[in-house]
Amino acid sequence: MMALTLSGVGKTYIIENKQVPAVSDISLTVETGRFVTIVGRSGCGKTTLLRLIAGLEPKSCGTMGFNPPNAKIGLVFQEPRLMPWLTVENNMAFALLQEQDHDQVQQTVQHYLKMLHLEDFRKAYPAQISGGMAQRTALGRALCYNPDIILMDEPLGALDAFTRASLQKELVNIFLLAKKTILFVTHDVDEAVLLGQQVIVMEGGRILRDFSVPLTYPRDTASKEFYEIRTQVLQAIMDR
Ligand SMILES: Nc1ncnc2c1ncn2[C@@H]1O[C@H](COP(=O)(O)OP(=O)(O)OP(=O)(O)O)[C@@H](O)[C@H]1O
Repeated sequence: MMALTLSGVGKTYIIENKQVPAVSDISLTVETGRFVTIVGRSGCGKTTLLRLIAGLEPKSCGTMGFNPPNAKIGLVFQEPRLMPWLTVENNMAFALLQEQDHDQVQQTVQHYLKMLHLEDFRKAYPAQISGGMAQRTALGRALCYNPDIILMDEPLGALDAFTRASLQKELVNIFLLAKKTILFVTHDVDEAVLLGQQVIVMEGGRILRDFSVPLTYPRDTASKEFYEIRTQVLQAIMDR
């Protein structure tokens, strides 16, 4: 089953009366429950593509279909964007504030606090936790919303190398447990191949290559198979 189908999608900005194409002719299908990574040089259109899918920007052309048609979309950005006046657990519950069933909300938050190893920090405020914990809270907030698709824009980009490596592992575990469709933008080729079952390489606003990564999780970055795919992805980007 397809979660997302894009056909001929493009976005052109008008800057000082000049047309600036940010993404062009994007055709893409994403299967439900798949972890897809989008990788490419800075400025190749990754963020614009995510913003179009999220509905944060109107597309200039093409068609976009979701399954279910009213798919809920969760977003995680490079910065956690937490509410400083809310605790970790209340930040996670943020999208559920309108829900009437408070016991159900508590259960959902508890479930993801546990999955994200944040139980001991549930009462802490964003200023009292590390960058890695803040980003886990942002991920928890997206998961509590129970989205059909999670869009992640360089969510680990601002973290130190150690925190980043441990969150990459955690993200794979969460993906295996939560079984969500994930689109994850990065400009780190290793990260793209470590996480993605499908790696989409973008260049100049277009999809250059679409790699399938037939490796099981957790992946071994030192293995020959990993190295071979990583090299192919890197070459696709560098050969341009
Ligand atoms: N709001 C905007 N107005 C005008 N041009 C824009 C806007 N947003 C993006 N662009 C242009 O569209 C192109 C793609 O930008 P985008 O941010 O999508 O790339 P990216 O691959 O996500 O880059 P990075 O990895 O640096 O975040 C760039 O040339 C950028 O200058």
